Amino acid sequence: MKTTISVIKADVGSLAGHVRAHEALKEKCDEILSEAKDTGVLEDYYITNCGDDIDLIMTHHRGEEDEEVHETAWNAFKEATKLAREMKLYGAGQDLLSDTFSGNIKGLGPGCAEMEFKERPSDPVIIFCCDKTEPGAFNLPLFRIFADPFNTAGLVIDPSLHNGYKFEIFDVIEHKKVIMSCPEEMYDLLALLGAISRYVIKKIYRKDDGEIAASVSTERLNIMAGKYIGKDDPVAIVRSQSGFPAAGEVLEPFSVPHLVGGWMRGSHNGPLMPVPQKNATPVRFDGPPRVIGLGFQVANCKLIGPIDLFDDPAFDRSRVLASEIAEYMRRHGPFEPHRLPSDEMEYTTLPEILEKLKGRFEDIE
Ligand SMILES: O=C(COP(=O)(O)O)[C@@H](O)[C@H](O)[C@H](O)COP(=O)(O)O
Ligand SMILES: [Mg+2]
Ligand SMILES: [Mg+2]
Ligand SMILES: [Mg+2]
Repeated sequence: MKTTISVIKADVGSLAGHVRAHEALKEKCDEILSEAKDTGVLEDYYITNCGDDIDLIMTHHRGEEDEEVHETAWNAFKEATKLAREMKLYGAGQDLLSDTFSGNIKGLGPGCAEMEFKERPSDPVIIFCCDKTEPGAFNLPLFRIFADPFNTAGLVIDPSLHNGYKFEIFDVIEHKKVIMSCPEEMYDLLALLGAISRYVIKKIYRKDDGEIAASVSTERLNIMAGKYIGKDDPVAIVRSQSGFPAAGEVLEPFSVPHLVGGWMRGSHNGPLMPVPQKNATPVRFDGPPRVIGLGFQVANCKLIGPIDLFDDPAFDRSRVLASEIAEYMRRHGPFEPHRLPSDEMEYTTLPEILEKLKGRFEDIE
């Protein structure tokens, strides 16, 4: 029997402003997921948050896009929203774009990463959850994990990784997808992946046998909503060890806090800071963007763990560097490249301001 991991996330209210999901909301989600476990919809689950986003990490035998699993997540977020409204938490129900569930949570606001696989004798899985950024934030680290021999020693020296991986890329603007194979198509792949707001990694497969290696939530909230509601704050599932990159190779790219889109008002480039869960509280200028990494062993569809992987002094230097980059970027104030380029400001509140200025322009002689 195969095991499915579904990570479904949403921001349904927080304090103070967009900093952190209230514990009571996670407890409400726990009630709903616990019922689903009792009735056999779920085999196991773990609930966490990164900033104001609640992340439901669920295991089951029902495959991807299962209606009952998605409905369980939807009901958890709906019930948590009711509570957030009663508590007058900030942005209650923020990411829920619909009042009713219609068979699949995709397109309704929450983000969703899933994968189904036959468990190996031992299956370590790492779940990454972000706040104040977008799915393209995973492009650089996932490329480095699965295609860069300077990051992943196994690509060079382990025969079970040596043939490389296939990347499924989504064009989130044109709604198209393409599969590219590494290392032979690496330069073509990078030509796409560098455009982080448009081309995003959806899934990664081992080339030898097509085994699933990674899965990312690629939903773009503001494109779905047609206006700025909040940032996508994506999640990713990555399998590791024995034919996949080692846990240390999976974590290594996060040691360099690369620049991602998001931060204040979803409109600024800033460093992605790897933090322990207790520090997943984006406060400085609503950021800088954060990522947490939780390590599990998946055993007979149960989740053993997690270990809070960035709760490690070896990442202290990365956090100091992220703070230094944050300081440097902030000095640019409203100027690019701290502020996102104009085409990416379409789904923010800036167009309203520019509309007002339109009539002030005259032709240049
Ligand atoms: O991007 C942000 C929140 O994103 P999020 O909820 O985490 O998806 C914040 O920076 C807000 O845009 C900012 O705090 C302004 O919020 P509002 O006053 O418009 O709610
Ligand atoms: Mg929010
Ligand atoms: Mg958020
Ligand atoms: Mg958000």
